[in-house]
Amino acid sequence: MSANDNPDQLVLSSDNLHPANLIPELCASFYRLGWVTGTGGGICIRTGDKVYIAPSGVQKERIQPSHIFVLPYPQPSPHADRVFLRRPALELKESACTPLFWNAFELRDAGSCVHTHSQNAVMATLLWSGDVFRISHQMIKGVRISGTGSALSYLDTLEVPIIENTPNEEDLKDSMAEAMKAHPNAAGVLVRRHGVYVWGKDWEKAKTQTECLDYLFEIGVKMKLAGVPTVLNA
Ligand SMILES: CSC[C@@H](O)[C@@H](O)C(=O)COP(=O)(O)O
Ligand SMILES: [Zn+2]
Repeated sequence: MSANDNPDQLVLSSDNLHPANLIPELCASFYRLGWVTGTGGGICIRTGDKVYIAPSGVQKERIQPSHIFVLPYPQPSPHADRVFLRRPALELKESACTPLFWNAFELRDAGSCVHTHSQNAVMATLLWSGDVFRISHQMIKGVRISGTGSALSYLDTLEVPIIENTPNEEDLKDSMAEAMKAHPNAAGVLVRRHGVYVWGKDWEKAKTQTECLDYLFEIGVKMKLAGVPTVLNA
């Protein structure tokens, strides 16, 4: 039976690397890192013309492949109601982060986007009171220019824009897009008192970039608290 006859086929696969299997596995591992506790955070994956998205407001470490939404990319109309190729049978709603994940697809041609509530990211937004987090002379080689380009060097200064939080996730879409346009080299966007969005060409790169940035937020916060400058002149 094809996915046209039965949309559930879009999330049923014995392949561990199928997005509908990967999203639950990755969310469970992010939960153990403290990135997606309390139902927050998540990851979405785009493979060409299909986007796989987790449900909203659920324990992210307990998602099943059958809970995954599948959407066409691009959407037929940005102004009309969201179109789905497959919805879960349960009464679930797609992640509130969907419009923000879409920013990563449209503005960076990303294949995946991670959202965390990591306390390292949140602390960075508290200690950097302006609109950019900066750090240099650290192991920033894992981070890619614009998130999808070539790798940064030890001698580069990493800059991650910070936007202000809003009560509703969806309302971050425009300010996130503005920050991405104003900082074309940025590999992610921090959200003050909330967390971070990080994207990559595919789920592996989005995951490893998030790991690199989280490491840099953590060490940057420790340096700042210890009174050590986080940016050195070249
Ligand atoms: C703990 S609520 C946080 C949400 O509003 C949002 O910021 C979030 O990270 C996850 O949204 P969700 O719709 O559950 O995927
Ligand atoms: Zn969030």
